[in-house]
Amino acid sequence: MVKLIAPAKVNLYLNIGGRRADGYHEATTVMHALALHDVLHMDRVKQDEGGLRIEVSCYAREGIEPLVVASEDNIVYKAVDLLARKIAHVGDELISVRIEKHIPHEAGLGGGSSDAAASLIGAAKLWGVDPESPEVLEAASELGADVAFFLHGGCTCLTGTGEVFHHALEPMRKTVVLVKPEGGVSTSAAYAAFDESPVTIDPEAHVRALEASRAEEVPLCNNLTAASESLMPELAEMLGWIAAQDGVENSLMSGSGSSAFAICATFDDACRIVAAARNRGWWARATAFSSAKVSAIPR
Ligand SMILES: C[C@](O)(CO)[C@H](O)COP(=O)(O)OP(=O)(O)OC[C@H]1O[C@@H](n2ccc(N)nc2=O)[C@H](O)[C@@H]1O
Ligand SMILES: Nc1ncnc2c1ncn2[C@@H]1O[C@H](COP(=O)(O)OP(=O)(O)OP(=O)(O)O)[C@@H](O)[C@H]1O
Repeated sequence: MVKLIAPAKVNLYLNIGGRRADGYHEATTVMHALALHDVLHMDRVKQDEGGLRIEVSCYAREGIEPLVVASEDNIVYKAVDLLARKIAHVGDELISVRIEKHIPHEAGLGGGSSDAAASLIGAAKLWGVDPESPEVLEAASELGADVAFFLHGGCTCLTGTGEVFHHALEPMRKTVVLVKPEGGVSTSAAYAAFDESPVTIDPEAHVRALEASRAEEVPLCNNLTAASESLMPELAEMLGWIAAQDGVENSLMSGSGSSAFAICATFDDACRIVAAARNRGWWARATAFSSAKVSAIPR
């Protein structure tokens, strides 16, 4: 049995560029891990026959919307299956994964991507594979643009489509409030809306983001914001509201939304803002930036 933590992320900086021939977009991003995480329990049970079987179950915790997705459609199923094929793993066995979700989905917080990265580390451990082997890194990149970040964690700048490690930054020690309206934004729909009306980021801010060595130095920018707002008008209202709260030093939409994060002066400010956001019917919680990455919890 392996137990793992799968942290959430926010994008401090997200600069989407042109659309490539494969449909993906060039992206430069600085992601920061949070002290909010899903928990995965992975078990390996020997069977008499049938080859490799994978079963994934998901349980919503702390009042987040339940994730309704069949076992084989869960990105964790795809991750374990992909790694097995890459390392040519054979054997009659059941890999069962129980995910306790604390990270809301379609929130731009990378919950599914982090679960996928954690399950790669968990499966590698169960099968005696080096978690830093090329097969694990390749599988992460193939599963989705955000998955590779969670193998690095902390605060990391990435390029390519958002999966190529550029450099690590010194993490921030700050309190963060997350706010999310009911409902999410589909990442692919946000990118499609972006193509209809692309937005560019000031080149001077781009240089500052690429050269930053500490998370605090990164300019908060996200050029997917207008695209996501066009899909969910309530987002614009929520982003305006959070920016205007006393004690908020800076705020931004995370990834493709629908959540926003606010960096707060104090934990008291954060708790007051969480209570006010919940009064408006939004999901909200106080957390902190973290230096975590996906990792097994020692037993
Ligand atoms: C918005 C971000 O979360 C910012 O970190 C990421 O760019 C999205 O990462 P992700 O959720 O891991 O996305 P994926 O699962 O790889 O892709 C979902 C869909 O988003 C679009 N997509 C994603 C990443 C990227 N650089 N260009 C894209 O066009 C594609 O339509 C793709 O089919
Ligand atoms: N383990 C999982 N956790 C969350 N979503 C999953 C999972 N497996 C499959 N999915 C599917 O992926 C979709 C988006 O997942 P996720 O929560 O990672 O999106 P996101 O918050 O927009 O993250 P990102 O910032 O990476 O775009 C969900 O709507 C769901 O259908």
